[in-house]
Amino acid sequence: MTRTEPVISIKHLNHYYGKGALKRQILFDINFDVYPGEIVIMTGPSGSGKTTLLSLIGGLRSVQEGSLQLLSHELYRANQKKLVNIRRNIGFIFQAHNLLGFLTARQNVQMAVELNDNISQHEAIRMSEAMLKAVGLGPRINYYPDNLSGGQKQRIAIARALVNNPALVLADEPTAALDRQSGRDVVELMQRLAREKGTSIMLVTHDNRILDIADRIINMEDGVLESDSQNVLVKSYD
Ligand SMILES: Nc1ncnc2c1ncn2[C@@H]1O[C@H](COP(=O)(O)OP(=O)(O)OP(=O)(O)O)[C@@H](O)[C@H]1O
Repeated sequence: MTRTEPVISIKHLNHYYGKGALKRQILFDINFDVYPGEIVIMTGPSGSGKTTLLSLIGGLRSVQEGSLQLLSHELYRANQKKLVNIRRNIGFIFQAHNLLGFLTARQNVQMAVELNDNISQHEAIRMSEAMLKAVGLGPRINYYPDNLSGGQKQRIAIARALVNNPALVLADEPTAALDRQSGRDVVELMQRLAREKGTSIMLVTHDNRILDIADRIINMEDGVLESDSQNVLVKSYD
């Protein structure tokens, strides 16, 4: 793996919810880096702060204390305009896949492409169809989400997250609503596409069955990152 600049670099990050007497610290002195092409899985009990950390990394919440750099851009004290620009480099995949029911699979993906002003509609359609084929949904391009299985819907969400070739994909419980085989298929697909494109993936999960796709597993306990170990289940790759 090439050790170039980290995609994510976090130093002494703290986070709090509430104000005054109700102020409560949720994240405590978080430090870690994620490099291009790495797949990092974050585990930990419910309420330990995983989603909070993921939303900070995604520029969906303001950094209050410490440093969080995404692709060498500092998010601490970044204004909304800068956060919006940084978010363009990130693909988001969540448990509730947030597909629009009145759009077909292709239109749901195409919408993400058309956020780029400089891509024509014709090109957006071509890219969306190619991405849906890559996730195995070629025959379902014109289906509406309601007529697809949970695993197929999640694959549309993956296509939508990856279609703009983001440097980073953030996934929060992407397999939670899926049966064992669909969950496995979905993460293996993410892994394959990440390998092909050098995308970094940071994935939060309670699903022990998918830990082997990670290069590194980090564990959050009460707002503290407990371990940051190489995944011994996985052989290293070039
Ligand atoms: N907007 C908020 N305002 C106040 N407290 C919050 C807010 N969001 C989360 N919390 C609290 O912060 C703590 C961490 O929540 P967070 O959602 O980050 O945990 P998590 O590890 O992702 O949990 P889960 O695995 O259940 O999704 C919890 O105690 C939660 O109740």
